[in-house]
Amino acid sequence: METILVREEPPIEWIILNRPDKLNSINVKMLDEIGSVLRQIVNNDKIKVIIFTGSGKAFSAGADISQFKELDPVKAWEFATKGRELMDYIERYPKPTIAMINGYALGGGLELALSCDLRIASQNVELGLPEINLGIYPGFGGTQRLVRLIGKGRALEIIMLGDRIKADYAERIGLVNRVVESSSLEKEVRELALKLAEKPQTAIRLIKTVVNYGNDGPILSGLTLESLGWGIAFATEEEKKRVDEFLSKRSK
Ligand SMILES: CCCCC/C=C/C(=O)SCCNC(=O)CCNC(=O)[C@H](O)C(C)(C)COP(=O)(O)OP(=O)(O)OC[C@H]1O[C@@H](n2cnc3c(N)ncnc32)[C@H](O)[C@@H]1OP(=O)(O)O
Repeated sequence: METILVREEPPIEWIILNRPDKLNSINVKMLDEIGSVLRQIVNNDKIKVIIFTGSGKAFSAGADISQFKELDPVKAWEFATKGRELMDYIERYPKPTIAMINGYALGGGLELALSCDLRIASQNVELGLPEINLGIYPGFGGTQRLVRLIGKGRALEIIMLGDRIKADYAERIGLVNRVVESSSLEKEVRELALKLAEKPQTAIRLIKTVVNYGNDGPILSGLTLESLGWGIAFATEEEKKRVDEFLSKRSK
């Protein structure tokens, strides 16, 4: 791999964006390499949680602006689509994903974090969607995911002004799940990942499916999907085992 480091530490797979001299800006090669690793491990039952982070002082400063000069409108559309489709894949990935935000998460870098299930940031980070300052706007799904995550008013403020925001404000508006001290970021994220890895994996997968596919249409469709998934959970050994354990403790 040229642009990422992969650390297999079952049940965790670390995907580390690794262009630190360019603040881990995202080029086509990086999109390909991330997609390829995710496809390789999708059926590996030993890997239960994916953590994305960055080398050096950034999570990622966004799409690689140096590639923009080569883009005509069709190529720009293709680049945006390629990135956006990877983010869609990450959002719907059957294993839980965490963005461990260790520094700047800007533009396409923040959009990668938005496609993850959980975002944990260190105190010193700055987040934002500064594309407006280049005369463009987020193209890896940010216009849609940010609105759904924090609401239209705050999302429009972030997208239209392009300002960088600090970790405490990001936590207050729900853009990140939690802010932790920089020195304990990795430890806390690892603990969170291990906790997720101990949960029944089919139920986790059902939750992701119901939440991701159920929230974009009419509420009755989402509710129906919830009921269907709820039924499927009863086909799993984990459900039987955990319910039996609970009931046998109570009956003693
Ligand atoms: C085509 C589909 C696109 C889909 C949608 C996505 C769009 C985007 O993401 S557009 C990019 C949005 N991001 C930005 O506008 C941030 C740009 N970077 C910065 O503003 C600053 O680098 C900084 C505030 C994040 C950090 O400043 P500083 O600490 O002063 O570090 P440097 O500016 O010196 O950066 C070090 C090194 O990294 C290169 N670099 C930084 N960001 C990018 C980037 N997004 N693309 C390419 N290269 C980047 C920077 O040029 C420096 O490299 P050298 O000049 O070779 O030292």
